[in-house]
Amino acid sequence: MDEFVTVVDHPLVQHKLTLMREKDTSTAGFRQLLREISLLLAYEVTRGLELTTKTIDTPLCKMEAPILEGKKLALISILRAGNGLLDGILELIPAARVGFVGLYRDPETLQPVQYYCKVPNMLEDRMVIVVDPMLATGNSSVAAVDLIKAQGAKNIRFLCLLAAPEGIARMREAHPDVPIVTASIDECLNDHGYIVPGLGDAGDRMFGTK
Ligand SMILES: O=P(O)(O)OC[C@H]1O[C@H](OP(=O)(O)OP(=O)(O)O)[C@H](O)[C@@H]1O
Ligand SMILES: O=c1cc[nH]c(=O)[nH]1
Ligand SMILES: [Mg+2]
Repeated sequence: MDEFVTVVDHPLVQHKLTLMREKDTSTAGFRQLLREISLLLAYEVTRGLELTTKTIDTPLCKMEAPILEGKKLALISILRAGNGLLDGILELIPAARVGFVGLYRDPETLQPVQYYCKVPNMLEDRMVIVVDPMLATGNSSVAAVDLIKAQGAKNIRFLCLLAAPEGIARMREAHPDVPIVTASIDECLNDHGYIVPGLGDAGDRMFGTK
């Protein structure tokens, strides 16, 4: 492990992740667990937010109290599975600006196909957190970060639930300036580009599709 990748090894995260991996966990259970785990991951990925102080009056006296500095952060969800992480993080950071990059992975080529992009303004002045539960080949995350860098973003992090070593290597090569926060680095990808042991297709499990 190094500064590029942070694995959140908190026991609650690891416990919830195990429940999510189990194939018999229901759609409702999967969604609820993802919401809970995203709060814990959000805590870690926002650790570097800058603080300033303001003068406030407590019931007893004045004090210089810490508050977040700068523009509201931006969350960019890679559709559709990214929305499962987004919902939980927004509970913790309700004032965040939100953008969407629509990508799906062609099952034959494993290349991302873009179908949507709408992101907040002034990305260059914000911390930007790109969220997608799965970092497999890294093709989708590299493409999403390419897009938001083209829109001006400079201070970017990538938040996922599971990462394959192959995807981490691809991100490190393409975007060495984008740190990754994940709950697990799994073993490998299978012949269809799925993370092993993984949890299956995150979008399908979250939305009950096949
Ligand atoms: O690292 P990669 O190899 O690019 O794979 C990861 C991507 O695959 C999944 O999305 P999917 O294409 O299944 O679309 P969905 O979110 O609409 O289900 C996942 O949510 C990532 O976006
Ligand atoms: O294992 C994987 C790989 C890509 N996308 C998923 O949803 N799961
Ligand atoms: Mg996707």
